[in-house]
Amino acid sequence: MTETLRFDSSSSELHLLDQRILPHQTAYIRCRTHGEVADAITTMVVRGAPAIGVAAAYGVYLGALEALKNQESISHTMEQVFALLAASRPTAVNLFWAIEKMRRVSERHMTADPQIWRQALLEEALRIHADDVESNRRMGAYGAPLLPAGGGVLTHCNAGALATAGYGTALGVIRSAVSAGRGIQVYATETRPFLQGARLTAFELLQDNIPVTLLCDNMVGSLMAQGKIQAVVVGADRIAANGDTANKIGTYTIAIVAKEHGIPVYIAAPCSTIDLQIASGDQIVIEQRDPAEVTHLQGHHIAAAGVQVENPSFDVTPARFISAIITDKGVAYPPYRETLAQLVGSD
Ligand SMILES: CSC[C@H]1O[C@H](OP(=O)(O)O)[C@H](O)[C@@H]1O
Repeated sequence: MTETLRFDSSSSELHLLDQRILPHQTAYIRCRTHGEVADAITTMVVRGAPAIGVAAAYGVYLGALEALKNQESISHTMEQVFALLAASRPTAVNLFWAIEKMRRVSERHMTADPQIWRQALLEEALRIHADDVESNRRMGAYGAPLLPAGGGVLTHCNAGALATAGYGTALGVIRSAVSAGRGIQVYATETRPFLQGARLTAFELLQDNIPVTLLCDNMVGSLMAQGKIQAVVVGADRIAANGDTANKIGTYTIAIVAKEHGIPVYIAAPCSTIDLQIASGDQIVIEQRDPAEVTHLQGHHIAAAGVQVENPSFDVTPARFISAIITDKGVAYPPYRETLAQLVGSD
């Protein structure tokens, strides 16, 4: 699988796979400043909760290099770096989790030699990067047994290697199930308006020789009614303490229809996506994106000129529609308020 991102320590550049032009073009955007990383997150060059977190960690490091060059106080500059990266997208908690981890390292080493401070930040960013891939493999192993052998499994958006530092969350569970010989048939929704499913999930799975069937978002109910889907597994951007989960727009609809058909809905997300600071999903900020994503398709104006547009990028699925939450530390079942806190607090 093509690398989502890579950091060149010699040139101090973050290379981001430009996900806006996949699958027909493969190109990397080079980021040399924290501002360029923030722009790449906002414009979805890099996207997916864990991938955004890893990119932001490197963005903090690039900001530290800028702080060492300019004359202003390092701590003042770093506060601006943290703030700009935190403002890049509001919903995925991994962004804020990664920035906070980098902030703690910065403050712990700020009084040391500036080169020791810089090196500590680089090592933390590299650790966040490496840990994400290991976390996804553990999640895959926990989740694979939940997927129905020989059954149809629906996924929405892209929660794959392209949404993480590698292997994926929901697609990591699917990859592990396929590797375990469970013979699942994958169904992927196209996921309007950014088309993460049609462009990214289909691309990823076909690259791994995993058969996948693409469907329009409005076909989910029909396929469930036909008995083609036996499980749903999706990623997450922020999970509240009670298990309410923010994920790509359309997840809530899928979960309601799945409930109607008695189909289990699984969330696959690392513990870094669980936000115990919020009690329930109604506290999750939902990103509203540019209406042009809805009215245009790859630059072509497809909607009637002047039409009003709603473009929320996420919705919240209440915990009552979620059968289990697969994490890198184990699987949580209801009551989530207790089981999520136990997992997050465990080693
Ligand atoms: C593995 S988290 C992926 C998660 O992020 C996606 O959103 P976006 O493509 O806008 O960053 C989507 O919600 C996925 O489930």
